[in-house]
Parts: sequence; structure tokens; C-alpha cells
Amino acid sequence: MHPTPLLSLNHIQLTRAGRCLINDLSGQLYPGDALTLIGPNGVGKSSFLRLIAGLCPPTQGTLTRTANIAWLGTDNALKPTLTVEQNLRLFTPHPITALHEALTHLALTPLLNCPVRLLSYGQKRRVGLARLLLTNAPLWLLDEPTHGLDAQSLALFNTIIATHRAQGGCVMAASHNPLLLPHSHILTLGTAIHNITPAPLSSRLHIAPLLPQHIHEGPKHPVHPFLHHLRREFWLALSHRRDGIAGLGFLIICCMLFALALGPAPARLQQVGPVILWVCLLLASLLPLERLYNADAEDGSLDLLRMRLAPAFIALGKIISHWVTSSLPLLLITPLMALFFQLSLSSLPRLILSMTLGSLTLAFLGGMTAAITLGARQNSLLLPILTLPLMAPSLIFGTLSCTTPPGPANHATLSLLAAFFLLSVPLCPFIAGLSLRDAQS
Ligand SMILES: Nc1ncnc2c1ncn2[C@@H]1O[C@H](COP(=O)(O)OP(=O)(O)OP(=O)(O)O)[C@@H](O)[C@H]1O
Repeated sequence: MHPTPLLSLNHIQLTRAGRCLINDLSGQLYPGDALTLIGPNGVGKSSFLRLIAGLCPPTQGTLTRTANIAWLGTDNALKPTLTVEQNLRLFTPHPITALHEALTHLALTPLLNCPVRLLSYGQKRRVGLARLLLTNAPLWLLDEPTHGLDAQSLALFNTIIATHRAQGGCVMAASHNPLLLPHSHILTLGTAIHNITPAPLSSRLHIAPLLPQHIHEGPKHPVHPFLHHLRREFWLALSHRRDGIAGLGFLIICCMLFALALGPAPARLQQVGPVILWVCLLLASLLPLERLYNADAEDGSLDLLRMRLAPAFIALGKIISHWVTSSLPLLLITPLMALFFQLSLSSLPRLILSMTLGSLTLAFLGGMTAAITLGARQNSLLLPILTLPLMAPSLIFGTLSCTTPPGPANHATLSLLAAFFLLSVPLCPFIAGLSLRDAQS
């Protein structure tokens, strides 16, 4: 029986920025195969890999993958403040034995507890390669995988590639070195006709034609990828506690300054207090939004997330974790802040309910605008300019709900506030997802 191809390309065309990079490319890759993409700078090697990874759609043609993919881009998708072990556990929790095995294969065991910011370029690349071993995905897509590696690391790289192929895996790599992967098909980009040059027959004979059931897929993850994503986001937010502390500091100082400026006039303080609290919460919650997608986009993690989850779910996970780690602590200290404005105890439940609804709406709107402005220069300016006007209706009804006496009018303002929130729940992650997809492709 003939093995099933892991990847089939059928008359693929790829155009970027109006330039045709690939035209009418067809071919298949089977278990054990390797393909090296070569060609001068800017010819489309990375773009082609992104196309195979599903990060960039073909202009024409169809692509069929029968195997999961593992991705190593030009960035290693590593968080500088986390250790090697924490970075490797960030995307998927692996059994400790698998992790140690991967680290041993890449001679990284002594660096297990070292923060990634202290590693050299080549050591970071080796951590990126270790992540490949942990994915258990049969199809590896590698962009300049050996960049920065010394002779010893190159030998380790060759060993893991050979082992992966012998186990029925398949490797596709962009490189300026056509000899990077031994016995590899070669695809030279930048020529008028793109053909995959087959590897020499003799070199392919020693690769056993493994059947798909022989592909090493490893254990399936027990928890849904969205829960992994949420877990990762909470973990990262906790490791960036400074952002949360900055928001708390901002809220406390602003409320204190307003209370001092207004002076000891209880009636005035009670009248404007809820409005000031509302505005301060809004501004404090905006502070960490700029980093929501930027950090992951810059280090290549967003590409890895895209391969596991639909973009709308990436946005949803980030919005939830942003609200829990940034806005919830602000809400929890609201009763204390209310003391500055001498607000009565009886007014607190309404104030907290309206601020909760408002901060949730802001998290969803901010999650959407942060995705829309991703990649834009000056996005730290654009973000509040886009978000704050969208928040205006919630701000108006939120502050009204705190200042109107209990009754039908008050219920109406709270209901409208809740309606804005409910509207933002499906709409904002959806729009954010579209923006993330566009920003990456
Ligand atoms: N997001 C994008 N939007 C539009 N055009 C892009 C985008 N990314 C890359 N390009 C263009 O696509 C072309 C191919 O780029 P790509 O990065 O795929 O080349 P490459 O062969 O990998 O280059 P290198 O060897 O320098 O890494 C270039 O002309 C580049 O300007």
C-alpha cells in the first residue's frame, strides 16, 4: 500500500503585496521526506512556510495536510523573563520526562533554570528546537533553523532531524544552504517555474515507506487548547505583576489627588466621587492593553497560538485574562477608594455592579481595538484614541446608574450597561480575530 502524503500541494499560487511569489506549484511530501526551500532574500521562502502553516492563505490552489504541524519561525517565541523550563511548558504542559529528554537532545539540561534573557542567540535557537521535539507533530516547518548554531549544535540538529524523519516525520526548511537537510527535495524559489526537485533515488531508498499509522503523534492533550491558552495567559500575566501593580498605583494616586483637590466638602465629594472612580478605573484598565498582543507578535508566539486556536478564541482568552488580572484587582479596591469620597455603604453595591459591567465592556472593546491597531506604528496613541470614544455610552450610563436614586430609571441605566456588555461579548472577539488574522497574513 502506498503511504498517504502528509502534505499535498495542488496548483498553489501565492501573491504578496501584489507580487507573485509562487506560481502553479504542485507536489506531495510523504513520511520521511524533507524539502529545502532555497532562493535569494525576499524571494518568498518564509511566506511559503507561512502558507503551509496556514498563517497566510494561497491566492489560488489547494493545500491538504494530513498531519499536525510544528513551527519554528525566525523568532523563537520565547519570553525573556521566564526560564528555559517555564518557556517550554508555556504552550503545553509536558510530562517532566519528555521535557528532560528534549533538553538532553539539545544539550540544554544545565540551562534548565536559566532565564531566557541571559541565553546567547544560539542557545535560544536550541530552546526553540527543543520545543519542536515536544510538539509530537509529524510535519516540521523550520525557517532558517540553524541560524546562529555552532558546529556542535549543528550536529545535534542533524541528529534530531534524522531521528524525526526515521520515525515517519517530515521536515520542510527555508535556508540559504541547499545542503542543510541531507537527502532532501529542493525547491528553488525565484525562478519562473517552481518544481520540487526530487531527492536522489538512492538517498530515498533507506527511508522506510512508513504508513500513516506509524506516524508518531504522541499523547493527545487532555484539555481543550482554549483552556491551555487561558492557563498560559494567566501565567504570563502573573509573571508580569508589575503591570497590575502600576494600574493599582494609578487608581489610588488619581483618587487621592482628586479627593485632595476637591477638599473636605462631603456633598460635593459624594456627587462627583462615582464619576471620578469610573474614569480612573477606565484609564487604569487601559494601561496594560497595549501589551495584549504586541509582546506575542514581536517574539513569534502569536504564530504558535494561531496554529492551535482560531484567532477569535486567542482574543477571547486574552480579554478574559486581562480582565481578571488587571481590572478585577481594581474593582476589589473600589470600596477602599470610595472612602476618599465619603460614599455611603448603601451606594456601594450599585457602584460596584456598574463598574464591573463597565470594566468588562472595556476589556472586550480594548481587546478588539488592541487587535485592530496591532502592527500600527504609534499604536500606544491609537489605542486610547479608538477605545475611549467607544466606551463613551458605557461611561455615560455607568455614571448615571451611580448618581440616579434607586428606582426604574436606575434599573434602566444598569440594563443598558448590561446590554452594551452582552453585545461586546460575541462582537469584539470576532472582530479582533479578523484583525489578528489580517495582521499576521
Ligand atoms: N506581511 C507582508 N505583507 C506584504 N508583503 C510581505 C509581507 N511579508 C513579506 N512580504 C513580502 O514578501 C516577499 C517575500 O518575503 P519573505 O520574507 O517570504 O522572503 P524570504 O525569501 O524568506 O527572504 P529572506 O531570505 O530574506 O528571509 C518580500 O518581497 C516581502 O517584502
